[in-house]
Amino acid sequence: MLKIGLTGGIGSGKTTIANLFAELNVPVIDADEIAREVVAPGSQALEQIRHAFSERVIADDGSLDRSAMRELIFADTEQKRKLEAIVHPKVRQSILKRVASLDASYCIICVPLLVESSMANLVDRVLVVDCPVETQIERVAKRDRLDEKIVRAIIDSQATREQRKALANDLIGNTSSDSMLAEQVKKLHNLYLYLSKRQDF
Ligand SMILES: CC(C)(COP(=O)(O)OP(=O)(O)OC[C@H]1O[C@@H](n2cnc3c(N)ncnc32)[C@H](O)[C@@H]1O)[C@@H](O)C(=O)NCCC(=O)NCCS
Ligand SMILES: Nc1ncnc2c1ncn2[C@@H]1O[C@H](COP(=O)(O)OP(=O)(O)OP(=O)(O)O)[C@@H](O)[C@H]1O
Repeated sequence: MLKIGLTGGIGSGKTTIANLFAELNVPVIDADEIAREVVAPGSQALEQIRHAFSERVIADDGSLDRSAMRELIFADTEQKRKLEAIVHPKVRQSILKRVASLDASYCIICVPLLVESSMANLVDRVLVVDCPVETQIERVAKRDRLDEKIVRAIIDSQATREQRKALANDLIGNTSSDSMLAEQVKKLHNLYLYLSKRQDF
């Protein structure tokens, strides 16, 4: 099965694009969603996080305090690495398991850190969704009611637009509300169906 890695910076529009593929009945695997599942209360990963970071990142209800963790890791690269070392191998394992259970011509694996992490080798082809940094900030600040400062810190911790584009086989520009996303996705869908029939993708 052809595996398409969908990536882009925070707020670039990955979920929006992934939903359009899902509407075409393409299976979508979402690394952000898996990253949330693997740290669910009672999980081994959450216990490792408690041990590595102390109770300051655990909320009163026993779940991961996402806001506290966000503030911590995007202010300190070492803390970010520590968290990723716990979470990423489990996300990777779960992606592999899900891919193995699929029966489809191709699938979309949505991974925000495809360029930054070791997950690039999970996919056969990379689709990048791109927009200007100012647009990312506007969207995330509006959607998550986050302070502009933390959104900038998250963006600064991620690959640059140029680094991502250098790895792209396909590119969607999601710069404005009239980016005609559905049409761009339909065209790529036809390309991926075509490529999936060949053995040399
Ligand atoms: C820091 C956490 C708790 C903040 O949770 P929150 O619910 O606010 O964000 P969510 O998980 O939905 O992520 C939103 C976006 O933040 C960005 N982001 C998340 N983690 C990272 C990271 N380690 N490095 C850079 N950007 C990141 C991505 O663009 C992602 O799409 C959470 O993002 C987390 O646990 N991150 C570490 C795991 C990880 O690297 N996930 C990325 C997918 S493998
Ligand atoms: N072309 C667009 N025009 C206007 N709003 C958009 C457009 N594309 C996405 N958005 C909005 O911007 C926000 C971010 O989009 P989306 O959630 O798809 O991005 P993402 O890359 O998945 O974000 P994250 O990295 O945080 O998971 C959402 O509120 C979405 O509705």
